[in-house]
Amino acid sequence: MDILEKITRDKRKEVDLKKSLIPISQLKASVLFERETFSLAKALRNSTTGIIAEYKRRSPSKKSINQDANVGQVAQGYLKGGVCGMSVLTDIKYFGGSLEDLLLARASVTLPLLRKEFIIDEYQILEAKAHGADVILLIAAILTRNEIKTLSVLAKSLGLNVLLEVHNEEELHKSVMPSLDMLGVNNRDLKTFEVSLDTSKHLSSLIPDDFVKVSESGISSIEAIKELKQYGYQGFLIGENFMKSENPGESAFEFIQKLK
Ligand SMILES: O=C(O)c1ccccc1NCC(=O)[C@H](O)[C@H](O)COP(=O)(O)O
Repeated sequence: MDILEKITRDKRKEVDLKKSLIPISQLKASVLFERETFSLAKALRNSTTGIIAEYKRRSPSKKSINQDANVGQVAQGYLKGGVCGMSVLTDIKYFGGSLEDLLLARASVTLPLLRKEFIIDEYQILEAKAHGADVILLIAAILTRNEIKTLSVLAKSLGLNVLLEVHNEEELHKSVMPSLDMLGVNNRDLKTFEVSLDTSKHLSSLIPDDFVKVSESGISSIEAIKELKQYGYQGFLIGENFMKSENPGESAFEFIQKLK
């Protein structure tokens, strides 16, 4: 069983448990459920730098990145640093994240916030809205075309942007549909953890122009971004490169200054 299969198996159990503990009516009663969302797609279209900075304590590929960083301080640092949006991992078991992190980030900044999660059920989209997210991630490798459609249509009906993530041509072909805002190419093979920016380069011409193109994972240099821009990418999701420093916000600031 590869890591994605393991994560998805555990996620099904986690979601079933949560459904039994917190009813949908409680999620819908959250004050955040009615808030007007910020559009990450719009922010990326209007930006010349396009950085989406991630809050990531640890991951299956890097056991420990930054366990103690304060999510509110990191969010404020990212905002001051000039990012377009922030990604917050909410998976507990594999990434050490939580919905509490998303809430704390929401309370700290007005940036578009992406709930970075392994979404397999509509319940998680209602949870995302109730905890202040503006964007959800859907991963093509763990969803059927029908599931992508149902989940993205629900997200759009709640005012959320949808970032659909692919890693190869097959996933891309099955996923393209009008209820998506952004198409993300993950440079990390989530089965082997190998990272190659060639994945983004290879898939770029196959992504229809209607979607904002986002390149995700393994990005750590200005040169890489300049090159990816030539392939039409407008968004760049960066986690470890910022989070490994003592002050992720400062690291994002310095990076973005060099990009300008
Ligand atoms: O990062 C991992 O090890 C990982 C493993 C299995 C599933 C997902 C994983 N990461 C999620 C991400 O997509 C990244 O956190 C994100 O793109 C940022 O990547 P990076 O800049 O390389 O930290």
